[in-house]
Amino acid sequence: MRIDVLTVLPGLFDCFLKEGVIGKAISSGKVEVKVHNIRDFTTDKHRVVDDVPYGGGPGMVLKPEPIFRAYDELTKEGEKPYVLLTEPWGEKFNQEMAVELSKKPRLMIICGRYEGVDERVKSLVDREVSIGDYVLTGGELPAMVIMDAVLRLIPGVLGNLESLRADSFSDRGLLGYPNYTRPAEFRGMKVPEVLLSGHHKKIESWRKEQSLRKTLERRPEIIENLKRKGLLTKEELE
Ligand SMILES: N#Cc1c(-c2ccc3ccn(Cc4ccc(CN5CCCCC5)cc4)c3c2)n[nH]c1N
Repeated sequence: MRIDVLTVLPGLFDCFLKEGVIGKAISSGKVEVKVHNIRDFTTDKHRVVDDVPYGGGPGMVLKPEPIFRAYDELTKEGEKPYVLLTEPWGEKFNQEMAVELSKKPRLMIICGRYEGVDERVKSLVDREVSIGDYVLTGGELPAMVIMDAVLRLIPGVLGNLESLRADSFSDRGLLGYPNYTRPAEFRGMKVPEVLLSGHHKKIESWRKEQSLRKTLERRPEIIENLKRKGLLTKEELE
């Protein structure tokens, strides 16, 4: 997969693209992520990317020309990207969307800033996406959240963890099971016996039950959604 990111703050992505699982996936060539400074696609001396909103109102708006120039330049060759725009009021990002996006060969993520992008930029966009009902200062952190959730699903990115983690649990959006590591007792708090038993079938069913119970308690709508889609097995429903 290739992802092109358009932003006026490219430096925000430096650590994200160097560290951890994502950093390794990029350095090993499993995925390609290119961050482009929208300012590099301006034509005036002052490299202006924003302007005051028509009709008045607070703040500044990202101009359409530099973004369109970037899009035209970056799509001259190769497959056309599936274009996302991060927006406070976009379609809510979730695991289902992450799975769908992970199957695209090429993505482009346009990161808004200030009061957002000129409305005409949306003629380039396939999906406006929000990562939640809270207001951030720009679209760069949402872009990193989306890339993290999507890239971890690319085969080979999670490495040997993939086979272990490839259960359909987290990819169905179910909440995780409790994790423990040594010591077996810490300040009077003991690790559940089943996890010390070495009985893999029992451990697996305990973990499934814990995950379903936690999801039912905290996010019942996820269970309802999976039931409606027939994505819960008979024993999981019991
Ligand atoms: N994804 C995602 C996001 C974002 C997000 C994404 C992209 C941009 C680009 C700019 N901002 C900042 C901003 C914040 C509020 C408002 C609304 N105005 C406020 C003042 C009165 C008028 C209306 C506009 C612009 C962004 C925020 N926030 N939260 C998410 N889940």
